[in-house]
Amino acid sequence: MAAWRSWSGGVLPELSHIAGLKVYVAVVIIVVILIVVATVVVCVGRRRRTKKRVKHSSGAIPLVTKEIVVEVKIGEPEEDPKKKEVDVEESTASVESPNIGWGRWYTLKELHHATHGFAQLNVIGEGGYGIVFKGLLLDGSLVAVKNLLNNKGQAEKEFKVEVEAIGKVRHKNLVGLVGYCAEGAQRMLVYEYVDNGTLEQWLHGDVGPVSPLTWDIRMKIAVGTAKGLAYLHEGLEPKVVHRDVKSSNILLDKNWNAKVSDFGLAKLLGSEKSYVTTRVMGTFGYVSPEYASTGMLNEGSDVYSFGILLMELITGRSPIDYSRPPGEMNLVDWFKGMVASRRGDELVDPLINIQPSPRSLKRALLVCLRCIDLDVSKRPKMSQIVHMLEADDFPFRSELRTNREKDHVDSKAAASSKIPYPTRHVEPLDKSSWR
Ligand SMILES: Nc1ncnc2c1ncn2[C@@H]1O[C@H](COP(=O)(O)OP(=O)(O)OP(=O)(O)O)[C@@H](O)[C@H]1O
Repeated sequence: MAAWRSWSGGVLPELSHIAGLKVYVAVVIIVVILIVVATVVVCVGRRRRTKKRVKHSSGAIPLVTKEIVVEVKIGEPEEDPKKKEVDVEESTASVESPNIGWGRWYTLKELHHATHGFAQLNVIGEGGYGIVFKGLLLDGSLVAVKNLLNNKGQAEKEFKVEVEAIGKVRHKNLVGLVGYCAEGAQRMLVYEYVDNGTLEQWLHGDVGPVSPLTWDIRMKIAVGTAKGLAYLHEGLEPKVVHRDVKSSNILLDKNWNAKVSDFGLAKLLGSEKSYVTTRVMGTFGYVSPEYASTGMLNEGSDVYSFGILLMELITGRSPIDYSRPPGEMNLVDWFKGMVASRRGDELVDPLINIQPSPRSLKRALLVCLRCIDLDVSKRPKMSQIVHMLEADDFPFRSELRTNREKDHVDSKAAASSKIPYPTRHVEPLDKSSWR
């Protein structure tokens, strides 16, 4: 104090008080305010950056904006931590964990801990069935916990269907269900965590002028997806029809391996060829015409949706895009028109830097056209699609066909596109190659 007085007293005597405060008190207050403001600015900046892009070792995962409102009725510690803990403890106490062969029945408490009380920060997405949280289990494994909106419509029913249908299914191109939780009104599915976003994000998010999804990566994703679906259709008894094949249901790992997710819409099919359902549950733009109009469902509907997905991979366009000129809003119509007028090379996503070889492009275009054949019986099986996409000589071997064989050409789209149509019978894959 004395030192201060002696320093300021002579030179700045009038500044020894500011607004009635001693100068040093005022200085301390100003410094504190500046530190608080700087901290807030840094935090807000960080949150913004985090929201925009989720950092990942294979690059930043582009966001496809979706408004998510978290409405978790349990374990939001921010609101009333004590009350929530009691709720979880009570519900946990009343549960007996049954022995399920394929996975685990998780208690609400376990999942509560794994997701930090179902915190907003751990929300990784939201679909028609509920919000998905990222979670870390006690054994160190990362999981995606889908909290089903069981109080809305069909969700509880679907939950049982989904658990039964996919619990035992294991395939490298299918997202594995590792367990579930059913306590009181809560219904949750616990999936393996797939760490590189969805195909939708990589195709339609902001990736800059050049897409990280090269042509080869896109074909790898297509083949992986086809293998996953082939396993559902042809490797299981009873077979499973996915019913909602679309880019947001294709998850990707760091090596761009595709993993088909969301079997919430899947129904087990018995021996009957098709299954009539009272409501069409797929996604606009991907649903096959016969499923949309009659509700007739079989694996051919998935094949159609896969064809749309492959078009999406080739073009980088959404199945329906109202921001485009009228003739281009519907991807199928635009795509068919372009192929018919021999402008197939213009279909390739402009964000692809290195153009595909004509052979590879032709192969992909042809598979698309075959998948969306209006006659379901003419669509290839998923295992045949795997074969076609992987075969180096497809469709060129068919160019050597005899005229008699060429008479079998029965796809109007393929014929109008002048692309040689494959007449060779493609053997179903060896089941070992599914794995
Ligand atoms: N196993 C998982 N690993 C990592 N992220 C996941 C996983 N499952 C889902 N997600 C994320 O959660 C989001 C929502 O998934 P969800 O399957 O519930 O809905 P959707 O596929 O977007 O829509 P819909 O319910 O209409 O099919 C996904 O887009 C993805 O970002």
